[in-house]
Amino acid sequence: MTTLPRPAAGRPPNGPPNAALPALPVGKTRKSTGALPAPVNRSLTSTPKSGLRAPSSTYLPPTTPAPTTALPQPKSASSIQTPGKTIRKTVSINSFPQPPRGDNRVSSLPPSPLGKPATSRKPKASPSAYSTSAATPSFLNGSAEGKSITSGAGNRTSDGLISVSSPPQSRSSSAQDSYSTSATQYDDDAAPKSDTHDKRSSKHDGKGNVLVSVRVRPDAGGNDKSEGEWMVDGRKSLVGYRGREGGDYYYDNVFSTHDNNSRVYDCIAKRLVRRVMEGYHGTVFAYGMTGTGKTFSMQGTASSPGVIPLAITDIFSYIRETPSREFLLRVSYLEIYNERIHDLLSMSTTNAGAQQEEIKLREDAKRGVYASPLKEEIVQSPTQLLRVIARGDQARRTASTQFNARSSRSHAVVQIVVESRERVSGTSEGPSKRTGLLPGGVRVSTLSLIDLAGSEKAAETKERRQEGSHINKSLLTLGTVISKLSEYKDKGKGGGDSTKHLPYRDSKLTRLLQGALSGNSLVSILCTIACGSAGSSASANSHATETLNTLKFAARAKNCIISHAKKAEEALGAGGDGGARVLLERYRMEILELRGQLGTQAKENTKKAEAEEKQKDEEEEKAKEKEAEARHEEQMLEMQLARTALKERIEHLNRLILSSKSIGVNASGSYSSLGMHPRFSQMSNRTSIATTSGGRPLLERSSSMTSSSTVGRRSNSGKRQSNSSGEPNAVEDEDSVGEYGDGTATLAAQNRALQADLADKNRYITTLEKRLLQARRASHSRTSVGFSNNKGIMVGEDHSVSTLMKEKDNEIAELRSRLDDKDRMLAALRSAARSRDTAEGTHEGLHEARASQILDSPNPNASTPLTSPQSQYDIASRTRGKSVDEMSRILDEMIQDRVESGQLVRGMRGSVRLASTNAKLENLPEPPSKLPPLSPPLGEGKQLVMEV
Ligand SMILES: Nc1ncnc2c1ncn2[C@@H]1O[C@H](COP(=O)(O)OP(=O)(O)OP(=O)(O)O)[C@@H](O)[C@H]1O
Repeated sequence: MTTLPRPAAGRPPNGPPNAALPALPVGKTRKSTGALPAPVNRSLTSTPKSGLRAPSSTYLPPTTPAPTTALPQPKSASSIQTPGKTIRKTVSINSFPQPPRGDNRVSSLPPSPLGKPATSRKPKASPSAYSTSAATPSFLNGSAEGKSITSGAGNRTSDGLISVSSPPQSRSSSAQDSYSTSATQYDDDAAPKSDTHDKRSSKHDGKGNVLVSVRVRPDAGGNDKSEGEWMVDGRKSLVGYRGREGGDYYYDNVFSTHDNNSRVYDCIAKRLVRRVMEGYHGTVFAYGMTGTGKTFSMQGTASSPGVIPLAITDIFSYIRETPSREFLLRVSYLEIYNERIHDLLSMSTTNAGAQQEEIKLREDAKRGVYASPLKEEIVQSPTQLLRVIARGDQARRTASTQFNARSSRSHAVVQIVVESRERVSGTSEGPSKRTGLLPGGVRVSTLSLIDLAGSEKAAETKERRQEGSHINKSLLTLGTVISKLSEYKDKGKGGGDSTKHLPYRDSKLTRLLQGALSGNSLVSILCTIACGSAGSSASANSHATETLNTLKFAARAKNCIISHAKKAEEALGAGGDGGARVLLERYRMEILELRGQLGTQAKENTKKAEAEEKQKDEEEEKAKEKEAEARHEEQMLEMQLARTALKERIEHLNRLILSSKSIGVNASGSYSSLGMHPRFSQMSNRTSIATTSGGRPLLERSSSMTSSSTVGRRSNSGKRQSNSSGEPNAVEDEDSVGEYGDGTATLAAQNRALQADLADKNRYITTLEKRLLQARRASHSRTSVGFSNNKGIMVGEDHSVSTLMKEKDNEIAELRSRLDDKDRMLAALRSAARSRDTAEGTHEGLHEARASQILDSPNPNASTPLTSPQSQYDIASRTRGKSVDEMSRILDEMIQDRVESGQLVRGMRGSVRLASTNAKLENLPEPPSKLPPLSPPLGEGKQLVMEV
């Protein structure tokens, strides 16, 4: 690996070994003539200052405005006449700065500024007179390592004398193939600048980073031989012209018609691309006459990709093979057409001439000269990048020229900006808390791939002529700049202020290339020529002149451009050297920021969701509470209403009762109205029970009522019997005997009975109210339980309340019905009384007076009889005869009514019993189990049988 190529005996020596390090970007006075050793096997009459062999001693460049000092010197005729001779030329293999060599050097280690060149690299042969471009190792030339590299086709010896060619396998995707040299590890600053052997090498340090190659296009007629006056020797990197002003021209690489695009790329751009990936700026441009193969070399074809697609492949291979760094690529594509800059990525292919915002060239201390505004697209894959460039190609202006059916009429510049930074593993330290930046900066470098428009002498149309004039003008300016660079260099003014006087601004092309031409970039120039002499002799002459001009341009470029390219400094963050351009950092910052935002948002969302859930729960709770409250209120209202209704009914009943009291008189005296009515009897019985449970000792009186009814009935018959016998029934109790002592209830007794009944009713109502209150409380407590348990209980609750309400309603309805009956009964009594009064005028007044006295008296028991018992009895006896009949008739009617209405059933022997009592009572709802029973057993009511 470290064996240096040894020149053969008598061969021009290689560059000094201590020239292995990159050259300092210092302009140096070169005196190529005296310092350069002459080739052993060749004698030259003169040595070109430019480092090229002079094609002819009489050569005068006819069109190039470059100073003569920069022009290639014509070679002696003798030398021209001996093209076949072996020319041992130290070419580019040692012509560029080489890395310091060490046995244990690992290519991935950073360059050591203290590294000493290997002694083995010291020259072993005398320098060649043709070594103008051979002594300094190049950044761009993989042979800088001194490797022995053989081309696939040529199998050249490893003498290091020839330009490096790539083996076919170099088209592999690897960017780190056998040509990837450790030269990439070196900065110019690290280059040792002195060596005992090497004044000459130091002379060449300045031009070390420029690679000039010439490619000869195959003849269109298929004649690949170097015919006529031209001689091309790729192996010797020589182009010779035997015609007028002829001479031999040596370059870093000369590609014959047999060399394909792949080989051209490997030799002129592969290493440059790699350097760009490592942080250097790099420029590759193709220069030449129209139709000579510039576009073919830069773009290539599908089967033979050119420099641009191959560079793209290598860029991504490098990224793939460098896991320690992360990269960001952006690409722009512009053309300079008629001295105007057009953005090829913003132009639509269908309307290429569409108006665009004017793109201007600006200058920036960090970025150098750049076009703005220019669209830059971030690309992530080779395919994407190729697609972007293909899109730009579509928009590029082409036209047919004399030599090219599809000639590019503009200079096209593809710029790929590479940003990279050291990757930080997940476990290592993260971004700085203060700045949010990762340790280490971002490196920004640019690869410019330029396909210049072809110079054209004669144009047929006005448009072509106008285009041609712009093209020629810009190319001329390019030539002028290069010539002046050479001039300054020769005068020792290279770099520094001298560049201010260079006419970069005379054309957009030179302005754009200013950075590269002034040495900030690694440069590789591919000059394309066509040696065939097609057409007339005049056109052949013109063609030859053009070709010679191209060769001279290449020679001057090789000689004059001083490259002092430095690895781009790593910009620290967006505010560092890269400024706003460092997208990688900006994106990282953005990612960090977005991540932060995402985190915050996620937290906020979680909080919000929680809050919402809480609020929802609260709302639900509130809604439930409200609902419960509403239900409760509703229930309360219902209860209130029920209570009010009950009260109203009670009042109504009371009113009814009182009015009946005020009117009702047991006129007949034979029958107890209460006892006669089955429901009333039933009620009485029930009331008795209820009052018993209520604690008030009314059983006796109630019993007396009942007994008065029943006994009264019995006694009625008894009375009737006794009446007939004229004696009162001895077994009658107080009530049934009455004041008259005839076994019928007196008005007072009836009144008492009614009052007692009223009291019973009141108690019953009180009980009902109590029950309601209890029910309400129970309902409330159950409601609470129901709410707390959410569901299920409410239904039962509602049901029980409504059942209770229904029950009460039924009872009230029944009471009302009984009262109605009572009313009717009273009405019957009243009617009977009236009849009696009519019959017995005198007794009537007495009776009525008594009745009213009784009724009007607050306490019927306390009423004072108007007459003595005997007289009352007499009155009663007198009236009884007539009224009994009347009463009987009325009662018969009533009974008949009931029978007809189905309420009563007439028995076999004229007895009457309640027909529907059972059913009716059965239909009544049972009172709540917890409440005291209000009704007697149903059987009691229906047992009442009245004999008529
Ligand atoms: N080395 C080559 N091998 C095969 N064909 C080539 C080669 N060089 C050029 N050609 C062919 O010659 C023609 C012209 O080439 P190209 O368009 O690349 O020339 P150019 O220098 O770009 O011209 P212009 O400056 O007018 O654009 C094309 O058809 C191309 O395919």
